[in-house]
Amino acid sequence: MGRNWKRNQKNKYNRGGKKPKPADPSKYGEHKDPYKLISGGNYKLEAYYAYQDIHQQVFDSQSNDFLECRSDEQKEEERVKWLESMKSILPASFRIGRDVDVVLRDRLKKELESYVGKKMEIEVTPKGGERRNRELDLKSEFKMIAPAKNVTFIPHAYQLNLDRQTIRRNPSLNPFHEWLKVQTEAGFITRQETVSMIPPVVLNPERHHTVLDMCAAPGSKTSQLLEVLNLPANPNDKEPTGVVVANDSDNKRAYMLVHQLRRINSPALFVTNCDAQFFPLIRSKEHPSEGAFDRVLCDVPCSGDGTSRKNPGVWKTWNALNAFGLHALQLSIALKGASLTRVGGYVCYSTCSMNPIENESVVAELLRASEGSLELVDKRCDLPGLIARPGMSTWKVLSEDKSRRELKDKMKKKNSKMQARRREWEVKNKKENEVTGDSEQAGVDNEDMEDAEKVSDTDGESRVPITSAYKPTSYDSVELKKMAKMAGLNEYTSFDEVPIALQKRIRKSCFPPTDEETASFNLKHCMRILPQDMNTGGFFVALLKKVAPMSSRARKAFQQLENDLEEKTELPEREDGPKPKRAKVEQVAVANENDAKDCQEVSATSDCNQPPLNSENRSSATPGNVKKHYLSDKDGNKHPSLGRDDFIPLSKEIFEPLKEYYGLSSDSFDANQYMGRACGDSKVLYFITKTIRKLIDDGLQTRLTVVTSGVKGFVRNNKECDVGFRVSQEGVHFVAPHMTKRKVGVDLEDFEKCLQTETILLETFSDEFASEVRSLSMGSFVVYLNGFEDDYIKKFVVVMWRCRGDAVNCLVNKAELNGMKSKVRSVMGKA
Ligand SMILES: C[S@@+](CC[C@H](N)C(=O)[O-])C[C@H]1O[C@@H](n2cnc3c(N)ncnc32)[C@H](O)[C@@H]1O
Repeated sequence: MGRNWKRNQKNKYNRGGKKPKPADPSKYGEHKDPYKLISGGNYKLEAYYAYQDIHQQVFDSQSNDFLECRSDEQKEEERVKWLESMKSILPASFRIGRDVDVVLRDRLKKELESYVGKKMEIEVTPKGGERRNRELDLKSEFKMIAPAKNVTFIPHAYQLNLDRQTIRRNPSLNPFHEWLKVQTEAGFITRQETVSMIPPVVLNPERHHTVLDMCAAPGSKTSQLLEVLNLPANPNDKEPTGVVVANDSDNKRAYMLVHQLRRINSPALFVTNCDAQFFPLIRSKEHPSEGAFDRVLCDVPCSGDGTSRKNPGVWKTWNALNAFGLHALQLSIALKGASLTRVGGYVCYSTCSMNPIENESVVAELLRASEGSLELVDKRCDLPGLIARPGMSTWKVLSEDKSRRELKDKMKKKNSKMQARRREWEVKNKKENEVTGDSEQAGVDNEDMEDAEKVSDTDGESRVPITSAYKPTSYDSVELKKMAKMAGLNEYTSFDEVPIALQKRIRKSCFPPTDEETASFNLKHCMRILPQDMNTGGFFVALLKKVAPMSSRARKAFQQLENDLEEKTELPEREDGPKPKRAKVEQVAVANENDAKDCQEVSATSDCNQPPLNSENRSSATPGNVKKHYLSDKDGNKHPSLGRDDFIPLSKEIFEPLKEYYGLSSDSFDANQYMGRACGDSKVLYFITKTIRKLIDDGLQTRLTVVTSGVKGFVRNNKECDVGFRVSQEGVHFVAPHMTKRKVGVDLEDFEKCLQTETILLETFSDEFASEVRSLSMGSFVVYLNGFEDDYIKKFVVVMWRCRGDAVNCLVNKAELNGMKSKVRSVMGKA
C-alpha cells in the first residue's frame, strides 16, 4: 500500500499537483548539469589509451596510409583530435537497401539530394528544454551544415552532417525527417551507424549461402545480410535459396530483431535464441569435423567505448577491468564461430570497442589455437575510401588498483540518477524508435542526454570544449606509464606477473603474441577505426578465412579453451547498456519430434549462471534423443510463445482445401516449404526456404530455441469464408506465383485504386476487373500489377478481400501501402 501511495503522490506531482521547484542555475556546475555528461572526460580512459599507444600514427592523405608520428607535438595533436571526436555528437547515417529496385533507389537518391545534398544553414536551439535554456541564458545559434556524403565503401550508404536529435527536432528539417520515417517504414532505408555497416560488407555473403549471425539483435547487420540473400541468384528464381540464422541470447532483444526484420519479408530468416558459445555444431558434409556455415558473423558484446559519441555514459562507467570479463566471453563466442565455419568459409569478428584486450588479443588467441587453419584477410582494397588503422601487434595489459566489487559499487552509486533519467528517456523514445526503425544499438542510444550545446558537423565547427585534466607531459613510455599508474592502472608485462587470485580474470590470452607469432599472425590486417578518422564511432573488424580443416591438435585446443572459458567466464559489467547475460535455461524433455504437440515440462532447473546443457551435450543431441531448452528473461518470466512451439510440417488436411481454393499448382507449389508451430492450432502457415527446411529436418530445433522463421504465407481467417486461411501480405510474393485461382492481373490504374485502407466499391474499377472480382466468392484473393506476377523484389502484389457486398478491401497496412505507392511512382516513371 505504501508503494502505491508513493506512486500516486508522484503521479499527482507529475500531473501538476505540486509545482516543481525552479531550477537553480548555480547548481549547473560542470558535473551537475545532466546534459553535460561528456564535458569532463575520463582521466583513466584517456591515460589507458595514451599508454596503449593509439596516438602514435597519423593518416597521410597523400599516400592514403598511416605513418608513424614524428614528434610528441604530432602525437598530442592526434590525441586532441581523438578526444574532440570522442566527445562530439555522432552524425546520423543510413543506407538504402541492397534489395531495393534500381529505379526506386535512384529516385530515393535524388530526393535525398534535394533535402540535404547542399550546404545549408539551420537554427539550432540548445537541447535541454526551454526552461533550462532561459535560466542558463542559452541562445539559439545559426549553423552551416555540410552536405550529406556518400559512404564510398558501403553500397548505397550516406553519412549526414546532422545528428539524429537535430533531424528529429529542428523545424526546418521536418520534411526531411518525415521522408526518412516514411522510407524507413516502407523498408527501403535502414538507419544505421556507418561503421556498423562494415562487417556484413566485409563478409560478402553470396545469395545461396548459409550465414550465421551469432549476436544479432537488434538486427541492423542481419538486415544487410538478408538483403543480399534476398536477391534472386537468377532472373527466373521465384524465391531466395540461402538462410541467415540470426541468434541472440537475450530473448527481448531477439523479439526486437524479429520486429526490425519483418519489413524485409524474407523467407531466408531463421531466428534463434541461445548463448552463442553453445550454438550446436552443424556439420559440413565434406569435412564432418567442421561446421557447415559459409559465413559467420561474431559481432560480440563489448564495452562499447567506441560508442561514446551516442552513449556518453561510457565516460562515466568505463574501467579497465571490464575488458577482461568480456575477453573471455568474446573469445568463447569467436571460437564457436570459427568451429561453425566451413573450410573455405569466412568468419568476421567485430566490436565497437577500441580496446586491444577485446580485439586483437581475441583474434590472436583464435589464430594461436587454430594452428594455421584460420588466416587473417586484409579487405582494405575492397573498401575504397575506408580509413582503417592497422591492427595492433603488441599492447599493454593494464589492470586496476581497485577490486571489481569496489568499482562496481562506485559505479552504481554514481549512476543511479543517470539510470533513472535513462529509463525515462527510453520509455519516451521507444515508440519513436520503433516507428523510425532506427535500430542500431537500440536501447543503448542516449542522445537526449548528450551535451546540450553542441551539434555535430563534419567541418568540426562545434566540438565540445576539452576540459579533462589528462594531458601527457611527454609521449615517452615511462612518462605515459607513470600517468597511467596515477590513474590507478597497473601493468602486467607477462602472465606470470598476474597474481594467482586474478588469473581467472586476466587470462594468458590477454597478453600480446610472441615475436614469432607476430610474424605469422598478420594482426595488421585487422581494421581499427578511430572516431576522428571518418567522423564515426570507434570500431574494430577482423576477417578470417578457414583455409584448412583443423588438425586434431587444434580441435583439442579449441575444445580445451571452450571448456576452460565455460568455467571461468565472468559476466561483464555494463551499467549504461544492455548487460550481456547467460540465458536461463529450462530443460524440457520431448519424446520425439512427432510428439512435440504433447510437449511437457519435466524439470525446471534454472540457474542463471550455470546453463545445465554444456556445449558437448547440446551438440550431441539428436532427434531421437531430444533435449530442449526454453528460455526465460532475466526476471525469470517465461515466454510461453517463445520457442515453445517447434516448427512442424503441415498435414494434408490443411493443404488440400487451400490447394483447391487458391488453385495452388501441383507442379510448382511445394507444401514442404510451409510449416506451422507445434502446440495448439496453427494460426499461421510460415513459408521458409528449402535450406531452412533442411536445418529443421536435421534436428536443429531439438538443440536450440527457434523464435521464428521465414514469412507468413497464410494466416487463419477471422472472417466467414469457405476456407480456413487467407493469403498473408507478408509472403504473398512467394505464394502468388503458384496460384492459378483467385488471382487477378490488372493495369496500373486499377492497381493504384487497390492501394487504399478504406473499403473500395467495385464500380470504381474498370469493368473487366470488377466483373472478374464479382465472380469470386467471399474471401481473400490476390491482385498483381501486369508484368510483375513473379517479381518478389518489386513486390507489386497485394492481398485483397472480396466483401459480402459489391466491394473489396485491401489487406495491406498503411506503412506498406505508402511504400508501395512510392515504388509504383518510381518504377512506372510517374512524378
Ligand atoms: C553488439 S550487440 C550486437 C549488435 C547487432 N549485431 C547489430 O548489428 O544490430 C551484441 C549482442 O550480443 C548479445 N549477446 C550477449 N551475450 C551473448 C551470448 N553469449 N550469445 C549470444 N548473444 C549474446 C546481446 O544481447 C546483444 O544483442
